[in-house]
Amino acid sequence: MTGTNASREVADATGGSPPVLQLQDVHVRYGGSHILQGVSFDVPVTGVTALLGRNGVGKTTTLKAVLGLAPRTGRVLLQGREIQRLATARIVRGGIGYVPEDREVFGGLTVEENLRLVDPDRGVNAPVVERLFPDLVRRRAQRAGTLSGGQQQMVALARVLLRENALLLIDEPTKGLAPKLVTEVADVLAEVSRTTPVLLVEQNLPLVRRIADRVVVLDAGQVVHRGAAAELVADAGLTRELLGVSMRREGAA
Ligand SMILES: Nc1ncnc2c1ncn2[C@@H]1O[C@H](COP(=O)(O)OP(=O)(O)OP(=O)(O)O)[C@@H](O)[C@H]1O
Repeated sequence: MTGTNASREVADATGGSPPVLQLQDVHVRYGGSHILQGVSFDVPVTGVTALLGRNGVGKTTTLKAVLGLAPRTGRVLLQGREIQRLATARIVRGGIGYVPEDREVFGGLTVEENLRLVDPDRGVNAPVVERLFPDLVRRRAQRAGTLSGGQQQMVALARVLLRENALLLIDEPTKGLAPKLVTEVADVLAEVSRTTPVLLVEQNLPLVRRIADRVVVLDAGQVVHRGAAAELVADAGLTRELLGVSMRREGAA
C-alpha cells in the first residue's frame, strides 16, 4: 500500500476522536466474482473522505456493503458499534444518509413532494433547504423528472439532509453534470461536510482536491493507498498509477 502513516494523519485531523465508520476485512462476492477482497479503512468524524479508484474496482459496492445492500462478510462499525448484522433500514435509521449514484428522485412528484416524503411538516421550508438549496425553493412546484441532472442531484442531497446524519455516503454526485453545476454541488458538499462527515465516491479530481481531506484508493477490490487528498492529487505520477487519469481530463470544481 502507498501513503505515509495514514493512521497518524487521521488522528491528527480529528484530534484523536474515534472514527465514525470502520470497515474491517470486508469481502463481497457476487456469484463467482470476488468483488471486495478484504477492504479495511476508517472514516474520521470530520471532513470528506474520498473513495477513489478506476471504473469497476468496487467503490459503489463498498458503500452498498456498509449499508447491507451487498452481500458481505467482515465487520462494519458505525460510531464504534457493529452494524453488519443489522437490516439496511436500521442502519439508515442509525444515522447514515445515502445518496446513490442514480439519485433516485421521484420524477412524477414535485420537488416539494419529494422532500415531504422525508419531512412531511417542512419540506422545502426546512432551514437546511432554504439555506443550501434556494433554487429548489423556487422550483418547489416543478416535477422532479423535469429538472436537470444537477437540480435532481440537489433534490437527492436535500432529501438526506432533512434528517440528522452521523455520516453521509455520496456516490458520484457530479457524474454527467456541466462544470457550473459541478461547482454548485461541490459548494454544497463543502458546506455540509463542516458539520457531517462524508464518504464520497468521486472521479473528478479537481473536486477531490478542493473538498476532500483524505483519500482511500481501491484497486481490484483492495485498498491500495490511503493518505491526504492534496498529496495524491499533487502527484501526477501517483494519480496516473492509481487512477489511470491525469488532472487535465477532469472538469471544473
Ligand atoms: N449486483 C451485482 N451482481 C454482479 N456483479 C456486480 C453487481 N454489482 C456490481 N457488480 C460488479 O462489481 C464490480 C464493482 O462494481 P462497482 O459498481 O462497485 O464499481 P465502481 O468502482 O463503483 O465502478 P464505477 O466507477 O464504474 O461506478 C464490477 O465488476 C461490477 O460489474
